[in-house]
Amino acid sequence: MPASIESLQFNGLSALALNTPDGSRAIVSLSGAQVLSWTPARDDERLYLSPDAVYDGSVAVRGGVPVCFPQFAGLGKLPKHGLVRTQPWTIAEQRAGKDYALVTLRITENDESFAVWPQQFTAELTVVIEDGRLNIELELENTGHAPFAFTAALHTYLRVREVENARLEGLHGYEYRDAADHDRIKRDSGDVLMIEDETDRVYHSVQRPLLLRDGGRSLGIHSEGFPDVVVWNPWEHRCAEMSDIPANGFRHMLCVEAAAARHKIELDAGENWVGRQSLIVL
Ligand SMILES: O=P(O)(O)OC[C@H]1O[C@H](O)[C@H](O)[C@@H](O)[C@@H]1O
Repeated sequence: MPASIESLQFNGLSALALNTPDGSRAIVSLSGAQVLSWTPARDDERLYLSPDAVYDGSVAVRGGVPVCFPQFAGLGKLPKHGLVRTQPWTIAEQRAGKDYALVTLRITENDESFAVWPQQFTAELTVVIEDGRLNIELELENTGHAPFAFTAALHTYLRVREVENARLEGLHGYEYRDAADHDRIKRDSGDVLMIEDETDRVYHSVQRPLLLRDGGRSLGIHSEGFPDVVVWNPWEHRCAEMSDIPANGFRHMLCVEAAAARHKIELDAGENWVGRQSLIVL
């Protein structure tokens, strides 16, 4: 039996389910091109999706992998995390091979985006599942006649059993901006990153793959094209301020985001850019 792709409704959202013969499965919503679930073969769910997430399009769904473009967080005048995470995307390609399933979703400028950001662009998000691996690729093209600049991220919410027991390896020695401490620039000095309080860091120019240890299981996190890595956990107090996540939700999530946040990426007319994040069961 080859891999397969099926259309379904997920809490009222049009979505695609990707399945491989070995039993891995991912769900990708057409709203925001948001990956909402990834269950590798013989494994548990690896993405966090809040049980209190809102699906009516008024806000982004809390969890999975929201796509932030053309602005990451509050780094500019556009709405937080940009313009595409609650917009409808269309299916550009879907392909089920012997042992992989792939879908590409696409969005271009539209009245809503043009009103606040008068640029012409095509964004494509390609999701592939295969053999213990989830690859997410964001490709952006400037289809207009003038250059533009952007920041972006794949805002991946990883599911962890208990965040205080999780260990993130690979960030040792890197400089980061600590958004939870007045944007101070600091340098990571620990062998592993442990989450014991609100954490909101933009690590600059990360060259290494990362390793997340979560109890007995491990996940490799590798990005290309995206220079930065954002690590976010809202902890108890910030979690209490958000209506779309339970009070203890912060214990079961850790965002490790592939980002272009420190410097804007500039694209000339006709140019394109590609960034990728891969999650690998180890
Ligand atoms: O609540 P949201 O708009 O989805 O943003 C959630 C979080 O995203 C990023 O990780 C930022 O670094 C955080 O500062 C922000 O709070």
